[in-house]
Amino acid sequence: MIIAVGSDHRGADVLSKLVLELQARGCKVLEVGACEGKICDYPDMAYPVSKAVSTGEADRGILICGSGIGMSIAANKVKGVRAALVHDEIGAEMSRRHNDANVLCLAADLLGVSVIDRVIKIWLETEFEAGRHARRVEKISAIENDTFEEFACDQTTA
Ligand SMILES: O=C(CO)[C@H](O)[C@H](O)[C@H](O)COP(=O)(O)O
Repeated sequence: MIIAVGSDHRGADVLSKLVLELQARGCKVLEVGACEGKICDYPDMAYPVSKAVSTGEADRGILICGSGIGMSIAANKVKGVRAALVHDEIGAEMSRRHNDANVLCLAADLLGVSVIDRVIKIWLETEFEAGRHARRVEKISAIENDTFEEFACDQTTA
């Protein structure tokens, strides 16, 4: 799996450990958004990571800032990106199973290293369940493409 990663200054320490862990798991890591120890603005990192996922250059993206909020807001502006701000194992699992999240946003200021490790493991290993969830993800794409009316009156089934 190819994973694009990036962080702002608040996530830099977590990111450097994460890169090693991802490589140890056999992932190819694209460090397209690294701030190299300097103060930086999270959109500068969110954009190239999200773009790499959007274009297919990367399979998934992982973004880290202080709260994860700025990264998730910025990443979700990029077409095709479903960025999830995740704080725990359940969020990691559900964001994959139900939402097919392709970018994971993490809060370096709020999460300990062991939680981050578990979240990343679950997020990388959990498959999208599809079925009824695929219909909902398609509706998200319709919102993105401004074609949502086509879906507005459909029959919603389980
Ligand atoms: O995006 C954020 C908040 O929504 C992140 O937490 C940033 O890392 C944070 O805003 C950076 O703030 P700083 O005071 O400039 O370090």
